[in-house]
Amino acid sequence: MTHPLYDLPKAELHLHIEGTLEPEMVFALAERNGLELPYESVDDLRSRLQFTDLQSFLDLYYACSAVLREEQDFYDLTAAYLRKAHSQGLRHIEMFFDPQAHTERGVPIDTVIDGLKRALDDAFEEFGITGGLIMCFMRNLPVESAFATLESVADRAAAGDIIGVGLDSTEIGYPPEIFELVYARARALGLHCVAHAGEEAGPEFVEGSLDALKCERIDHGIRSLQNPALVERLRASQVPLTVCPLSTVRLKGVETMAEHPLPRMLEAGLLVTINSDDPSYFGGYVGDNYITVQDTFGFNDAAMAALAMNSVAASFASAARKAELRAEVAAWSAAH
Ligand code: HPA
Ligand SMILES: [Zn+2]
Repeated sequence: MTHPLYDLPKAELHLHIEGTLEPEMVFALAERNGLELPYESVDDLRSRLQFTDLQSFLDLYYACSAVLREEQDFYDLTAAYLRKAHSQGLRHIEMFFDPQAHTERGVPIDTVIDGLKRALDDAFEEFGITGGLIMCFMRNLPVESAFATLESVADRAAAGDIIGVGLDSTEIGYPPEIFELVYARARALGLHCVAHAGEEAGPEFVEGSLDALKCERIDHGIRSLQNPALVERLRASQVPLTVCPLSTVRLKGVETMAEHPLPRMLEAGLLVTINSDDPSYFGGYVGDNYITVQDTFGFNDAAMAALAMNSVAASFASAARKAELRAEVAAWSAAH
């Protein structure tokens, strides 16, 4: 029998598709593309999934992402994730991708987007999963590269193939204000704006993402708690925070799950959602994150359903789709 929380209908709003690359697929795609890997075996690669901080993870994440070359590679990666997502109750997914990690290696951006989009379209047909793509800028690359990347997808933004922009990679040393004009242009293109902030750096990165980047949602944001005025601002505005519990433990943001600030964030009245970030690296997909949270903090099923409701409220789905999803969560609640 599967865990009831795998059946809880939910949305995932913080998921890097490159972070769903399982070691087996790294090897399969390397072979298909005739690439040498610096790892002896799948087990050898798996044994390296231990991190001391964000950067130690990013080094392996970008190295493994280099096996993605062809449109079919991006399709296969995304289709495998969406099958898994379906089995863990996901009904709506807003998916990050890192175009610069691929274009820097000579992969055309349309190859990336075509593969991801085709898999999302198929998942809509097969599973009824809705969602969209959020293109992340790597904050440690020059702002000119972010601008050029954005301009290169202007037609796809207009076509609805991309629904938003985000900001990820190395946080410390790269404050949000650097990207103010890039985000202004993204807004002019009709794109939603989110950013990673307050994962490793402090609450001032969250404030900068709200003020300079006009973000509608903050990714991680756990260090907001260090600033009571910011907590009050987030509570009053209900700007959502996409929290990733297993990720934060694996990247040593906290020592143990019991020390994770999630309960304090909820007590403060913040609009918090649960997400997986990079599930193949951090030991669990979104349903596994829900289960860990319930087991660690003793939340009852009603509290878990409230977190799923938060994920619907925090999404960029249409009002009609949100109403459908809320009804699905309510039906699960009534049965549990
Ligand atoms: O959690 C993350 N933080 C920053 N950059 C990332 N790129 C993939 N995952 C992450
Ligand atoms: Zn992330």
